[in-house]
Amino acid sequence: MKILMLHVDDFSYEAKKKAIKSAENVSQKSYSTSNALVVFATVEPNDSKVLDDVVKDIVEQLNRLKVNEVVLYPYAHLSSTLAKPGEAIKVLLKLEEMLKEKGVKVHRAPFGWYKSFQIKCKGHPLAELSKRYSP
Ligand SMILES: C[C@@H](O)[C@H](N)C(=O)N[C@H]1[C@@H](O)[C@H](n2cnc3c(N)ncnc32)O[C@@H]1CO
Repeated sequence: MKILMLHVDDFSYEAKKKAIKSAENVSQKSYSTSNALVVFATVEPNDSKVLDDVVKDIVEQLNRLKVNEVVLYPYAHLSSTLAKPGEAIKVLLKLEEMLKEKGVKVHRAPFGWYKSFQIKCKGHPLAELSKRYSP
């Protein structure tokens, strides 16, 4: 798995159009928030094995930033070895569940959609962090 964590003043997205057949059916097509950690996540094969490490790092970053909200944003652009959509959505749902079990407020952006988004990154020394995990 590859993730890019950005601490934002503001973040908003709008789901525009389904990008794949297996795109989620979503009732909420737009979302906006402030002072949150946006986690762009690219799922790679066998990533269910690395979720404990991913959760640990995200929770540690939240504690450093004194933030308790995560926007989990499926993003197929941080790796060239993508898990198939069917596997990827399962991993992201599990990641969401694990973070919620740790008391984190999680909003997961729709999977399989083209989305417009606006982002205002805070720009302090800890505001941008990328991690890679190998099973
Ligand atoms: C399209 C682009 O603008 C948008 N931002 C996008 O990336 N959409 C992705 C993810 O939502 C999801 N998706 C499919 N496979 C994966 C994967 N392995 N990991 C994460 N997401 C995936 O399916 C969409 C098309 O690849």
